[in-house]
Amino acid sequence: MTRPPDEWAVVSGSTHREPAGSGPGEGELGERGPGESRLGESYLGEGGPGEGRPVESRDAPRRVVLASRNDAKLVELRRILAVAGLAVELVALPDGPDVPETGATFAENALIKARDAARVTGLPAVADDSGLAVDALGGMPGVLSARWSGLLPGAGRAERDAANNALVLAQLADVPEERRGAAFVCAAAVVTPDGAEQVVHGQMCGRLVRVPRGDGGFGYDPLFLPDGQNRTSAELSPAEKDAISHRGRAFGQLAGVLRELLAI
Ligand SMILES: O=c1nc[nH]c2c1ncn2[C@H]1C[C@H](O)[C@@H](COP(=O)(O)OP(=O)(O)OP(=O)(O)O)O1
Ligand SMILES: [Mg+2]
Repeated sequence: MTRPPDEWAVVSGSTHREPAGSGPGEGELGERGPGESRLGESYLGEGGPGEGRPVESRDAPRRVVLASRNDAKLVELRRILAVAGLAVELVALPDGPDVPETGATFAENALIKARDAARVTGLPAVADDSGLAVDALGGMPGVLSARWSGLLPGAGRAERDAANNALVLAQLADVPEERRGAAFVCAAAVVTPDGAEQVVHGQMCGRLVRVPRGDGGFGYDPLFLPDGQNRTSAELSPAEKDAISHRGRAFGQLAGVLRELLAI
C-alpha cells in the first residue's frame, strides 16, 4: 500500500520556535533583493517586518498571508477557515518570484512556501502543499503532482491540469478497478514572523475513474471518486468537498493551531 500513513488524518506536526536569524538566509529560498523584501509593506500598519504584530484595530480579523499562487486554493481556504469560525483575513501573496518547491515531502514544501511568505510580508503565513498519491504509481505523482505532465508554469493552469489528468489516465489505462486506489494529501503549514512553525496533514482516500467527470474544484478533481461517494470531487458542491477533503481536514486542524499561535 502506497498511501500516506493513517496518522496524517490527525495533527502530526510539532510547534517549535527557532531563534531569530536561524531560519533560511536571504536568497536561499528565492532570489528577492533587499528592496523586494518590503513587498509586504502594504499589508502592514506602522510596524514593519520584524516588529511583531502588524498594527490593526483591536477587533479587526488578523491578517494571514496564503503562500500560494493557486486562486482555487485561496477560494477553498477562505471558505474552510470561515466555516471553522477563525477571525482571520486570508490575503493573497503579493507578486514576486515563485519559491522553488524543492522538498521531498508535502510538509517540507509547505514549510518552504510559508517561510518565504512570512519573510517577504512580515505576516503570519499559511501554505498548502498537496497532491495526488496513486497506489498503482507507487504513490506518485505525490509532490510532483502540479508538474506531472512536464508542462511548466508558463502554460495556463487549466492547460496543465488537463495535461496532468490525461497523463495519469493514460498511465492507468490497463489498471483494473481493484487497483485504482488513490489519496489526495495536503500538508498545511503555518509560520509566524517570529519563527514559530507547525505542519498538520489531511487526506482523502478514494479511487480514480476512467473518464473525467464534473467541472467543480480544480486539478485532479474530475478523476477522483472519494470513498463512499458516487460523484467525483469535481461533482461535489464546494461545501461537500470541504467536509471530506484533504484540505478541509488539514486546515480544520490548522485553524486550532492558528488560534493558539496567534492568540485569537
Ligand atoms: O483538492 C484538490 N483537487 C484536485 N487536485 C488537487 C487538489 N489539491 C491538490 N491538487 C493537485 C493540483 C496540483 O496539481 C497539485 C498541487 O500542487 P501544489 O504545489 O500544492 O499547488 P499549486 O502549485 O497549484 O499552487 P501553490 O504551490 O502556489 O500553492 O495537486
Ligand atoms: Mg506549487
